[in-house]
Amino acid sequence: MAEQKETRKHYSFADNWHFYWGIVFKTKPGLIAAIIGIAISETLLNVGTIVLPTLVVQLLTQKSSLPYFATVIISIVVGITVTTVLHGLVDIYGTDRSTAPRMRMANYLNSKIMAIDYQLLENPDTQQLFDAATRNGTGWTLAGGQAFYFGVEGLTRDILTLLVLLITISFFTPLIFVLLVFSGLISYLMLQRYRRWYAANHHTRDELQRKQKYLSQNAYAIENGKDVRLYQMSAWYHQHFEENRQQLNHWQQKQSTTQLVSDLISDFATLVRDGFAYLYLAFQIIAKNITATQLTLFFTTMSQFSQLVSQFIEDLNTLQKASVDLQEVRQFLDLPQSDTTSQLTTAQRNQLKQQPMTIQFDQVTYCYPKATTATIKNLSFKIDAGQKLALVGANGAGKTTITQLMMGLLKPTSGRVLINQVETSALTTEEQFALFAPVFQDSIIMALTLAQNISMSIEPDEKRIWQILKEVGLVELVEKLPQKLSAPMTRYIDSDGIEFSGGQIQKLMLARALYKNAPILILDEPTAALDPIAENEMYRQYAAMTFAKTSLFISHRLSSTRFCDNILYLDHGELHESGTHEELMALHGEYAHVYEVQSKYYQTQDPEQEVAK
Ligand SMILES: Nc1ncnc2c1ncn2[C@@H]1O[C@H](COP(=O)(O)OP(=O)(O)OP(=O)(O)O)[C@@H](O)[C@H]1O
Repeated sequence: MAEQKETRKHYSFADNWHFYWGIVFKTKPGLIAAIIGIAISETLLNVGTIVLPTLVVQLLTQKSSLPYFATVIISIVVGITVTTVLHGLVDIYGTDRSTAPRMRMANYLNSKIMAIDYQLLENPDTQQLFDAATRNGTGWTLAGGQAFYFGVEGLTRDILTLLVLLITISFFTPLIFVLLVFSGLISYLMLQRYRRWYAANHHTRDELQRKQKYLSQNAYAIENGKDVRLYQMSAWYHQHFEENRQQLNHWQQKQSTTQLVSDLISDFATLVRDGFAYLYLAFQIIAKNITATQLTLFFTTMSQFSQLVSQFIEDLNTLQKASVDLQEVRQFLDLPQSDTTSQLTTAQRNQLKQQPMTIQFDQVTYCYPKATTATIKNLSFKIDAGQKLALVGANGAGKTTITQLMMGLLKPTSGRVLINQVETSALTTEEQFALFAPVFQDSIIMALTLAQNISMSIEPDEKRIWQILKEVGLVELVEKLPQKLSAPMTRYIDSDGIEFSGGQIQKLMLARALYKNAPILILDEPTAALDPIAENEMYRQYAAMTFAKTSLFISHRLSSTRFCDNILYLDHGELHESGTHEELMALHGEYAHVYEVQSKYYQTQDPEQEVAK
């Protein structure tokens, strides 16, 4: 997975073109008509601004009658007005609808991030790519997913108008035509020069912007508010923010310089072109080869042409940048997603129906992406059907990692995990997840109703929920809530949402796990935030909760795991001791030592005395 960056596919402009229009056809095919409508109406308007002054001069020099003069001019003005209104309407239609493909891409990205394996999600490279794809590809109006439309729309108009202008100018002298094409080519090459620089360097800016976003989001995040203030971290934030800002400024200066050099060269080519054009004009006037009407036509056409060349380059720039931005969207969409095709045979399927279940780790090793050493090392153990297993060990021993390997959130780097003797590699992640009801230390409360937070479904079974609330000791609290089970939770969406304390959240998470009623229960420090009475109550009920279920229990308080059928004592991802509480105590090893230290600590009930010893 560390090689993820190198293996990302490069998408050419043609690939991205195909991808974008594929989405347009699925979402708003009317955008194509909008582009054609805008191109035609704007070309007509551009031509109108050339024709109108030329015609006025011609009619005046021909000394046309006033009614004729008025009729022609009014007809043209009406024509321009009608075209302007039509153009405005098509433009509004196009700009409004052009959001749809971008939104569709944003949906693709969101669906994808939920469909990829947890292991891939955890990889920092994935997080960075998602960040870049959402910011540059779909995050705002000028992100690639929408800018692609603006670029194509602008270029279609530019090309159509430029063709009309080039034909008009070439009537004067084909040499000017050649010069115009030449200066256009120089401008294009200069744009390419800038684009190459941007493609090679925009990742640096993305990383700086990502850091800046992290810093600013952290500065105002409510959950950080206490620490930031109490630990006086504002100076740290300021310093990092300032350093990052300077680096961003430096990047932007480099970008401006690169763009400036390209612009200067391009402007010089334009100067040569215009100089020649006006010199040609001067000679023609001196030689009296040109009429007043032709002079006006030449002037207006040339000035329109200059403006349009700049516009053309700008639109080309928009389109190419949009393609670079779409690259990240596509690379993110390319990430492999969880396998949804089950490899299970009928026999294995039947095996998995047997309950209670057995779990076996067979020489499992796991190394986190980018980590230099393995977190779990060649670990083998078995949980028998209906057994309650405890995982104990110091912080960082690998307990949570083991539960994640068991549930299929992480895949072993080597070795096998077997459930009812079926290798988990044969199961889809969904099949594997369905077997477990976990209670994590850091589970999340969603901005849903209380009942939905327990059932994790849109239509909860309220009768069952009340029963479970009684089991976990939350029934009194919920009965007092005005909206009871329908109470909205968190204040992210509903400002009247209810907030639970740490201990209440833990009980709620237990209720969630019990509602799922999966064959294997995993409790990762489920009592850490409970008061002693609630903790005692929970242990009393624990036997009932885990009845006829295989269960895994993680706790730092060894006295709370005594009731388990088997205890694994881990250190640095390796199994050091295993057995029942009595067996481990008789061993007088690491477990017994930690247990004795802990029991002395709890018995004296005077931590200060213990620490002073
Ligand atoms: N996402 C991750 N990426 C890289 N390393 C990780 C990741 N998660 C955990 N680790 C590392 O793996 C080791 C084991 O972590 P784990 O959370 O499994 O330990 P634990 O025994 O559950 O600890 P605790 O008792 O503190 O909860 C730690 O050294 C930790 O630094």
